[in-house]
Amino acid sequence: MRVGCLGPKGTFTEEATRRYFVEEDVEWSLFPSILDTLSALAEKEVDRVVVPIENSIEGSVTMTLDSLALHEDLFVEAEIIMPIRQNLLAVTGTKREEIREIWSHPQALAQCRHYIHHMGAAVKNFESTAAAAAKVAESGRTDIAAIGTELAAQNNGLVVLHAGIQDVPDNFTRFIVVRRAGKTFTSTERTILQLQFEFDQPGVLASVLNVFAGLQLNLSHIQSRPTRKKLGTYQFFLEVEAGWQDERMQKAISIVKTYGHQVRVLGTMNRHYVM
Ligand SMILES: O=C(O)C(=O)C[C@]1(C(=O)O)C=C[C@@H](O)C=C1
Repeated sequence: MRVGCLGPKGTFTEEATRRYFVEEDVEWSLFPSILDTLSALAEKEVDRVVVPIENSIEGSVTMTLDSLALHEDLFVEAEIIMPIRQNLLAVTGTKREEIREIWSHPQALAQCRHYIHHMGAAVKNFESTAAAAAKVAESGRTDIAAIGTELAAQNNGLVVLHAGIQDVPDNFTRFIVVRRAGKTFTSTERTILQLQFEFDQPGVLASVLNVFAGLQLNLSHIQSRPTRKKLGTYQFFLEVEAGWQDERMQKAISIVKTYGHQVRVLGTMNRHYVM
């Protein structure tokens, strides 16, 4: 199987992906951004991709939600939860008190926001933590540092100046495994839905949420995102604790559709913990 994820070597996503796909016959591809990763799947360059969707400190990875919504041909088939330990990485000889700028992926920077604030350092965004680590190594500078994995330090000849720098010790990221749509799906634990309202009136969101509540369907996540069509208009991403084939889920979807709203099933997934 051809599996793709965010690169270069040493990203958190790569760690999660390698711990999940343990079969011997995997052909790996690393892509420079989350958008490139999902596009490569849509273009049939790979058969599965893994992308981050939510972090326990910083919340939703909105880039993933927005691009899933745009790719109508993709389907989520599993989720992976992995603990995230952020590390301060630098060129040998760097002193912490001399660091003026920290480079990393925006999610990683946000997970260490207070730590960075205390250091009084500026930040610079990169497409991945590993890309930032590679750039710090390439620069040879001792007034900058990257935030990323221990593996990225090893791969780039950097040292770990400080380990476990995330603002909350228990830090987890949820990743999703995505494939192209059109096969049979057997996951039974939860379903991810995209919901768009066709009209705006008081209580419209409450009426939809009541459908799930009435059928004893628990929601584990809800996220609003702009429709991108008009300021102040939103679509919703819902995660519901039942598989797509569950009778209650089928019923909920059809009731919401009869209300006149658009519901798209983005995937149905079981949860896997990798440590
Ligand atoms: O940049 C990386 O190393 C990634 O794998 C991306 C990412 C993310 O976007 O959430 C993955 C896990 C961590 O939460 C930090 C960054």
